[in-house]
Parts: sequence; C-alpha cells; structure tokens
Amino acid sequence: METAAVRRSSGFAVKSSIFPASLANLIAQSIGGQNWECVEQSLDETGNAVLSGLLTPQQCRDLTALYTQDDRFRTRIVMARHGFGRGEYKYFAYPLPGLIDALRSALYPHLFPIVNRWNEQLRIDVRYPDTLHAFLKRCHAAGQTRPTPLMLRYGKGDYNCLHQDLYGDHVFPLQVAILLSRPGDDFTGGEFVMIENNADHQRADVVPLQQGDGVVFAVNQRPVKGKRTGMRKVGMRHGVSRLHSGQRHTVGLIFHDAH
Ligand SMILES: O=C(O)CCC(=O)C(=O)O
Ligand SMILES: [Fe+2]
Repeated sequence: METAAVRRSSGFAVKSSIFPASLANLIAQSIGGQNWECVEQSLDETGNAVLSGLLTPQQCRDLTALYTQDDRFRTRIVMARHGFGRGEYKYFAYPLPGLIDALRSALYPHLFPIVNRWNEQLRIDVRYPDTLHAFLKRCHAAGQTRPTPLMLRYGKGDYNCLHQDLYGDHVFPLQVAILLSRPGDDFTGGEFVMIENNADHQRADVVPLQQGDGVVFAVNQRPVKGKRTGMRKVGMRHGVSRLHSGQRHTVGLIFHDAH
C-alpha cells in the first residue's frame, strides 16, 4: 500500500460488478425504499439529502472491520501530512468489496437524472450515461482509472477540512458518505458539515446522521435560482467537525475514478 496523496497508475479494465445476487437484492431494497422524490427536492433546495438506513448495524460493523485489512486498500492518507485536517483515510483497491461495489452501482441510476437536469439548468454540456459501468468507461478512457471509494477513521480531536473531492476532468456531481459508527455511543462531535459559497452570503448545513445513514451531496457546485435571471452555479464544500471523543468511521462513495 502506498502513502502518497497522488499516484499515477496504469489502466484498469472496467470490470462488470461481481457481487452475489442476495447482496444486490438487499442493497436494492434499502436504496429502492428511499423516498427519492424527497431526496431530489432536498438536493435541489440545499445540495444535500439524507438516505436513511442504507446499511444495517451488522453491515456497518463488517465494513468498519475492513479498515485494518490493508490488502483491501490502494493508498492510505494521513490527513495532517497534507493539510487536509486530522485523522486518516484509505482508498479501496479494485476489485472493491462486494458491498461497496453494490452500493455504488445501485445508487448511480437514482442520481444521474438529477445531475443531468442540474447540468441542463446550468447550461453545462456534459450528460451522464444511465449506468455506472458506462460512466466509469468514460473516466478510464481519460486516464482516471484508480478507484475513489474510501473509508475514513477519526479519533478524538480529529476533523476533516472543508474540501471538494475532484480527481480529474471527469466529475460526477453528487457523492455519498455513509456513517458506520453510532453517534453518542461510539463518538461525540464529528458532525458532517456542508458549506455553500454564494457571492453575497455563505450558508452552512450540519447534516444529522445515525449509524447506517448516508448523506448524498453536491461535490463541487449546484444550481441556485438567481435573483433576476435563471439558474446560476453555487460552490459547495463539505467536511467534518472536530470529534470530542471516541472513534468515527465512514465510507465515502465517489462515482468518478481518479487520475
Ligand atoms: O467522514 C465524513 O463524514 C465525510 C467524508 C468525506 O469527506 C467523503 O466521503 O468525501
Ligand atoms: Fe470528501
């Protein structure tokens, strides 16, 4: 495993997903069971939305246990070394664990229509295909071949500076973070925070999450209705406030791969 923040790599072939049908069904239920109309409305209004109960407590514990299995990961980042905050994270290696692969593939079809509409509203030419497989092919053809799903681990005093997860020209405009730990029991503090950078005002959202909940949010920008004219872009960043105690694990699902 490497410890550099940036690494060039040779190509990966786009593999079809390889996870058991039972897992795919379980994930399809937890994702299909979301109220996607409400999710879309919340994304339009604020740039973020909660996906309740994406994972069971057992799935959260299983994923948390992966964190120490180094052969699952391609790169470890100690955040303080790069000025990213305090704490650490690891990018999964391909092939992704079945649960991560299943989640990323099953979330994508609910999200691409939303970001295609956003791009239309913002008069941005890019449109996203209807499967993750097709979108990853596009990333890989442009040299963005390294997997971006990651796990993060924070201890007491750790935090994640406000940032945007951009890894090349190809950007899927929404991403998902899933809380694996139990707020109040496993950790205190450590809130997921989003900031909106308007020219004339700045706005923060603290997104309340329980164990197994996800937050879907804008990677770098979202459309906002202008005062006079149509829609305009507003910049977004996300981060995590300082932990007061305990340990907090999350999974991050970014849909574009990295250079
Ligand atoms: O730990 C979190 O809640 C946020 C993680 C993050 O920055 C990400 O998933 O991109
Ligand atoms: Fe992030």
